[in-house]
Amino acid sequence: MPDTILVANAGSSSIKFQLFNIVGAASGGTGSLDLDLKGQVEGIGSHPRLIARNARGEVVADESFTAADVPDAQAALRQLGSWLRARHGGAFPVAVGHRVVHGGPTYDTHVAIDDDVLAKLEDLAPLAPLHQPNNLLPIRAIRVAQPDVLQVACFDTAFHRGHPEVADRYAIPEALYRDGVRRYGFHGLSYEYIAHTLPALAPEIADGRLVVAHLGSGASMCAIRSGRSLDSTMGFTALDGLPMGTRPGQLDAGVILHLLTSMGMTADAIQHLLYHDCGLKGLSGISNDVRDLLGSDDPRAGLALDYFVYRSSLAIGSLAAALEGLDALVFTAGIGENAPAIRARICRKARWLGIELDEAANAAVPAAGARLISIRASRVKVYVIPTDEERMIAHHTLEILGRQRRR
Ligand SMILES: Nc1ncnc2c1ncn2[C@@H]1O[C@H](COP(=O)(O)OP(=O)(O)O)[C@@H](O)[C@H]1O
Ligand SMILES: CC(=O)OP(=O)(O)O
Ligand SMILES: [Mg+2]
Repeated sequence: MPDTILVANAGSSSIKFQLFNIVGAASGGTGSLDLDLKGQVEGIGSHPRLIARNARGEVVADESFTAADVPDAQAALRQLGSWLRARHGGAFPVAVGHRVVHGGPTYDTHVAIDDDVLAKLEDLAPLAPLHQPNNLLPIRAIRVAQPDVLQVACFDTAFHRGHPEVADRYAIPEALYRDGVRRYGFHGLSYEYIAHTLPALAPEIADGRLVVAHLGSGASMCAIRSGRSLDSTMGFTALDGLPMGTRPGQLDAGVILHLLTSMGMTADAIQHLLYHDCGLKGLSGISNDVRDLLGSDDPRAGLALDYFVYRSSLAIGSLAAALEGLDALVFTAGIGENAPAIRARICRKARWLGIELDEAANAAVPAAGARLISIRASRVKVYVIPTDEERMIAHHTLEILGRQRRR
């Protein structure tokens, strides 16, 4: 049996996982990664469904649950844990890589987890309440069950830590910046994966000025130049920027003061509102899921999608300004990969930047994989590239495992 690496990625509406075989390590090198199993519990809290596929893409699990059975990420992690144990019996991976959303000011690179690291990551939980506790839950459980297994934390924030100072700062006193109040940016593993794949996939844009639109349950955009992040729409927390499934995106700080003082809301109630009841769900009053909104003829669903498209088009303009021009736009994540109607509407509003969508290529039901969806004459190329945060995490985990083994 080959050694394996397990990867866990707890997002705001899903828990994604992948299992990789490490092949070729016997010859003394680090080895390479061979996908064995890939799946997710998606639609947590709305239409929960566990789906998993083997390396050939064949479905090996497909189970739907009621929202009452799997109301939150913790319940989803339990379902997933027992399914994985049943499938793999006693065999345990040699390393587990975890997406950890917030690395704070301390972590600008991915790290092996020990007690000290875990304590620091727990301290950051208030800055990512929708994610960090769910990222740390399996880490703690595995440390109890398998204390000798290498666990690696891979941060959403790491890819953005090289931002120029003007993109890293808020216009607040420096002491607060030194305390860690900065624009961190998130979805870095997704952006890093896209940046890594471009030289082989689309060499003509790999060194250019890119806006990558990671549009999922959490949504952000990133300005990338020559493979490096220059700026992103998210900031200190994953609340800022674009509207999301249940988060508002950009919001005047004065609104929070108003809720606290004039409306008498508690900090806990405001936190709940901002992370659970805003965004598409708050605007529509119907659902946080774009599939539901696209299928509804309720005008509130229409307004929520209009707002999403409008704010997305503003963000492209703003990041193009950061890049001083635009060579390509890349769509990725749940909405970016699967909602051609939303892509088309965003591209139409961004035509002034030189974006000319190929409507037929955009609308074609795709075979999975990356594809160009702009017309040949479009000055700005538009791509859909499926993201793979889990592969990026496995890559970093294998690197750290290799370093430990060489010691
Ligand atoms: N076929 C589809 N059409 C439109 N939207 C979709 C489709 N599939 C998924 N989505 C959207 O993508 C979201 C999930 O995106 P994902 O990137 O997996 O989120 P997360 O990682 O934050 O859980 C869903 O909530 C839904 O809004
Ligand atoms: C940071 C974030 O919003 O992540 P996700 O999109 O996976 O919820
Ligand atoms: Mg995600």
